[in-house]
Amino acid sequence: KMKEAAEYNMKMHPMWQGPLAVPGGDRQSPIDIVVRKSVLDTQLKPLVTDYDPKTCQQIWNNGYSFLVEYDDTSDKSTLKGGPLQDKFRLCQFHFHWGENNAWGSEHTLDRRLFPAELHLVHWNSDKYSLFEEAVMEENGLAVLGVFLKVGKRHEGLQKLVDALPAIRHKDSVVEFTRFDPACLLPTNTDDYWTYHGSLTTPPLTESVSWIIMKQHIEVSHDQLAVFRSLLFTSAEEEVQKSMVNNFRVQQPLRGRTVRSSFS
Ligand SMILES: Cc1ccn(O)c(=O)c1
Ligand SMILES: [Zn+2]
Repeated sequence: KMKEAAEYNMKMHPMWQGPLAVPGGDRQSPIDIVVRKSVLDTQLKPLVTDYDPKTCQQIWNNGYSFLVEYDDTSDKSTLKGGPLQDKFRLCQFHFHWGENNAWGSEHTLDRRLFPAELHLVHWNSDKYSLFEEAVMEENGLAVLGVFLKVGKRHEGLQKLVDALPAIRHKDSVVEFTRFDPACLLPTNTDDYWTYHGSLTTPPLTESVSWIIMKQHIEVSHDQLAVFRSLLFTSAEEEVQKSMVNNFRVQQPLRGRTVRSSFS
């Protein structure tokens, strides 16, 4: 079923038809994390997030997911520590999800699928001055990934869920302020896996230090159902398509090592 959904996506949605793998790309994302093959790295530090809710600006439907965008013109919302040598600025977060609760995440743990996955996207502000610049560089981006499971309602997420009906169609945008993305992180952020990979949407550049949390967060069935009420299509198009299964097919590991911060 999930394979059919992914194949249907390839056929129907131009973006997902994007190059399966970047020609010569040997560090593409997402991947399956084989937990017993991950290597403990005792040099890995705890993650340090310092997010200022006042930098939250807007939420918009870009036709692939919905993005909550932050003012990244100064170092107000940052990520450092973990596997990172530099300081990274938060620019946006978004999710990937399925048409049902059986699948939807981009990464998997020993092939285990989650119904959705949160990505908090940061760029290296010690080395670059714009996201657009950093996205082309090997050490340019750091994406924090958090798995979602269906369970109790996530109170912090509700403010975001309530804004979604206003951005149902592709290219719609509404003001969205004073949202602290830290409320979406699991209580334990010390346990994670990390590997070098790529964006999972075009331009698929291999510029990402991925940091995947071991602990998931819980959202309610109804909250996830509102994600699925979004549309890939703009208001003008006659045929409306539900925004679901907006995940990329998994990519070969190509000899990469996934490191863990815990044993
Ligand atoms: C920059 C970027 C774009 C798309 N996705 O899925 C990501 O996770 C990060
Ligand atoms: Zn993503």
